[in-house]
Amino acid sequence: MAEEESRLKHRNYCDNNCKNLVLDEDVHGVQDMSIQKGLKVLCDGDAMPFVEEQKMAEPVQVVVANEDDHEFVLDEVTLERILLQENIRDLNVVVVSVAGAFRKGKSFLLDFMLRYMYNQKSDFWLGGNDEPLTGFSWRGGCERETTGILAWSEVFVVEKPDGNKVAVLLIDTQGAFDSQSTIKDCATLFALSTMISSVQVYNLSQNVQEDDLQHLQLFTEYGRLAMEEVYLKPFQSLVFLIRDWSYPYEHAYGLEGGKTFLEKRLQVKQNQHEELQNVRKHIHSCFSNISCFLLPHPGLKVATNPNFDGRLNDIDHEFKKELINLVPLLLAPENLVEKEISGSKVTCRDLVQYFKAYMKIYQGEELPHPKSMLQATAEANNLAAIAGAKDTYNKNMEQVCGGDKPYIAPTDLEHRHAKYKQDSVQQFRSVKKMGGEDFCRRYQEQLEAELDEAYANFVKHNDGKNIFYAARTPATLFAVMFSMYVASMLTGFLGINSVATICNFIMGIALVCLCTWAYIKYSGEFREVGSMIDQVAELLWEQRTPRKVSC
Ligand SMILES: Nc1nc2c(ncn2[C@@H]2O[C@H](COP(=O)(O)OP(=O)(O)OP(=O)(O)O)[C@@H](O)[C@H]2O)c(=O)[nH]1
Ligand SMILES: [Mg+2]
Repeated sequence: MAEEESRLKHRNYCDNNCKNLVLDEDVHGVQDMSIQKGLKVLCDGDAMPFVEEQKMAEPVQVVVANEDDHEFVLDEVTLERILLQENIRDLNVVVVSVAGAFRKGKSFLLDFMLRYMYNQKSDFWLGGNDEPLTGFSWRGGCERETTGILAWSEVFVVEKPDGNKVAVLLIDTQGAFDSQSTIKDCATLFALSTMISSVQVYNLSQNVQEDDLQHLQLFTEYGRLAMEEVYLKPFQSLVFLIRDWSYPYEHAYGLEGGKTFLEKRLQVKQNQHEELQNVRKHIHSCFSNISCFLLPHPGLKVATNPNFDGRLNDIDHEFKKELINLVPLLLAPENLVEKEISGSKVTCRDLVQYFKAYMKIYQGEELPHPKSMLQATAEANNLAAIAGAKDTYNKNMEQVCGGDKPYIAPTDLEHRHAKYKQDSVQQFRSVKKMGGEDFCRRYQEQLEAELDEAYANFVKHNDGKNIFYAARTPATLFAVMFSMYVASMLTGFLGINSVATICNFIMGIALVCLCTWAYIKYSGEFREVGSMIDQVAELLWEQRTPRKVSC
């Protein structure tokens, strides 16, 4: 009887302490999702460990990718449901994310991380030989699988060697460079996952190529832009994970080989081209800690067998051996890296707020759009050609009607403009540019519009030099006064006094305007009033003598 009571007590203790391991199906709506079942030791109770069939968690979509308009939406409810669970929300969070090109085994790797997290205390955490690999959805084939950002719904509570408990969150991301994502999409997802993670695993295949580094530079710069305050090192740990490493005779598999390999790859040398130096300096400046792990090829069954379900029996021994070294390097209690933002540690509760804030920035319009290398280069080429062509036009026009040149007849000016505009467009077209004919035509149209705008300014400038033009306003006002005077005399003589009064009134207003205008021209004060009088006078002038050439 007493034994039974004690057993029940122990069971309650386990249920409470391991509550986060069990997700309520109704609350989380996972009935139709795959529920992983397995035998699992829930607690290491000192008296009586017990084993229970455990319904495990599942991957949940926290950032949803909208295919059509290339937008990303944060599922705040889901994020809060995961991170605001009572037992973890005030714990410091450790976020491990895996990102990189699509179809390179990211989700597959994360599933081994899950096995480690669920069986940390066992030496055989890698699993049974015939056990299919489940967790984050992975599969063979050439089409992408993961979209947006997913998190494992269960946040693991781990006690670090110093006795502090931390919450460990695993993040899977959409692979970059699939055929449906723009560079902006890839940059946004990579930047977001880097910003929220404390350890970003940059998953690469076979080698570290220069374009891998360039993309990392672009994506991290995009992340840095979105951070309010840019610290010396905005991000924490970056692990280059090189899959299918084929050169163990040069650099051995694992962390040590990775270290010597990466040192060589990221070395900044004196005689290196500035472009190569800049990429390397940028990467060093972004992360507090950079490491590299060389992972062997998992074998042909993994890579090519459509029926491969992840069981260890089908995976090469060497791969498993290195996996046993890799995963604890990222997730063993002594190696966990707590998430820090602005130098202070972040709890699960804080992370929700940061995630929301970062997401808002990427949904806004204030950030520049990352472009493909060709598009960015083509734009730069065309803009430089526009600047050169516009400069030539301005210099030519200055020769004709610059500040120290006398007034020129408007028709002559128009002819010069037509000629110089043609020369300028010709110069633009003769410069070698990338992007193709249609792309360049858009920029040529932009150039023509800018030249027309510049011409309108030259015309105004030229008109200002014409003393008759300058006298237009007083002449018009004077003419109004004179005609009103005559009209008032005539109507007064004919006895139509009401009209005569109106004419006198208008004459008075014209006189006041004339005096005001004269004062403004002399003093330079109240220029807005002056230009209003000029506009009214111009309007009246045009009523009398319609202009042939519109300036
Ligand atoms: N060559 C090779 N294949 C691997 C490795 N790890 C997993 N795979 C295989 O790669 C394929 C894709 O695995 P996933 O985990 O779905 O890849 P992913 O990077 O998550 O793909 P996306 O979600 O589409 O971005 C599967 O057939 C795996 O068996 C590896 O280290 N090397
Ligand atoms: Mg995936």
